Amino acid sequence: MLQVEGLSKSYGRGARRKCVLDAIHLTVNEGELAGLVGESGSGKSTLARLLMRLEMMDAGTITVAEKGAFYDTLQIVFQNASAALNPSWTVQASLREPLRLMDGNRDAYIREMLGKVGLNEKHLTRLPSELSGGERQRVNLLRSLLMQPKLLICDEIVSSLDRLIQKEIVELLRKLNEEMGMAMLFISHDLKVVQSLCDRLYVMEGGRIVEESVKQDGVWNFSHPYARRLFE
Ligand SMILES: Nc1ncnc2c1ncn2[C@@H]1O[C@H](COP(=O)(O)OP(=O)(O)OP(=O)(O)O)[C@@H](O)[C@H]1O
Repeated sequence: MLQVEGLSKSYGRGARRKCVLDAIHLTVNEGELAGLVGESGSGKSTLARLLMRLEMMDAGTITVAEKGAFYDTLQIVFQNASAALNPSWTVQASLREPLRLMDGNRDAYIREMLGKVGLNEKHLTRLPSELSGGERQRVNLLRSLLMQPKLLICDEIVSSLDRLIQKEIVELLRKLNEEMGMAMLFISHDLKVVQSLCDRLYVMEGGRIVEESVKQDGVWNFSHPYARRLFE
């Protein structure tokens, strides 16, 4: 589904040049729940931005197996749902916007999809300020789901939510993965969440992937000392 090879990125010039991503290799298979963990500053969000073509890479290749329009295949959800939603638009307006090129009845499709993220029609007329943090993140998530992507990149999407709401959103992602067969790259510094949700896990340290592990019979095995320390 997604194959990343030798991806590198630096910022700055001359003596101020800083390598943020160093020869990243990463695969997400069709329908797979893959996780990417690493401490703050390790390069996770930069990688997400490069995957979404929001920035240019210096070297490497990103291959998306699916044919068709790029942004129909890949979608991203960012952590800050409040910033992602226009504060003066109702939920309905925010949800209509990504569908502006869609033929057919957009509102009927929106109503049909609302239930998938645990929202209902009464949310449609509200402004973002009239929603809870969890509801805002559900709207944000639904905006990306409307395109029915094959791969959803989730960048720290539960980090600012309290534990209970986090759990609800993670369960929702699991359900969406089962129902829609959508693969995910779930980026987080929350090791517990990633370990419980994902089947494949990448660990980043200082711009490099230092560990790749696949859950076997519910158990993770880590060989790199940094990954072992993280998951101890
Ligand atoms: N546009 C930029 N210009 C210069 N440096 C940048 C830029 N964007 C990111 N960086 C640097 O790249 C490094 C990686 O940042 P990035 O946001 O990708 O890390 P992260 O792992 O997502 O961190 P966090 O978990 O805190 O969001 C950091 O040292 C950051 O300061």
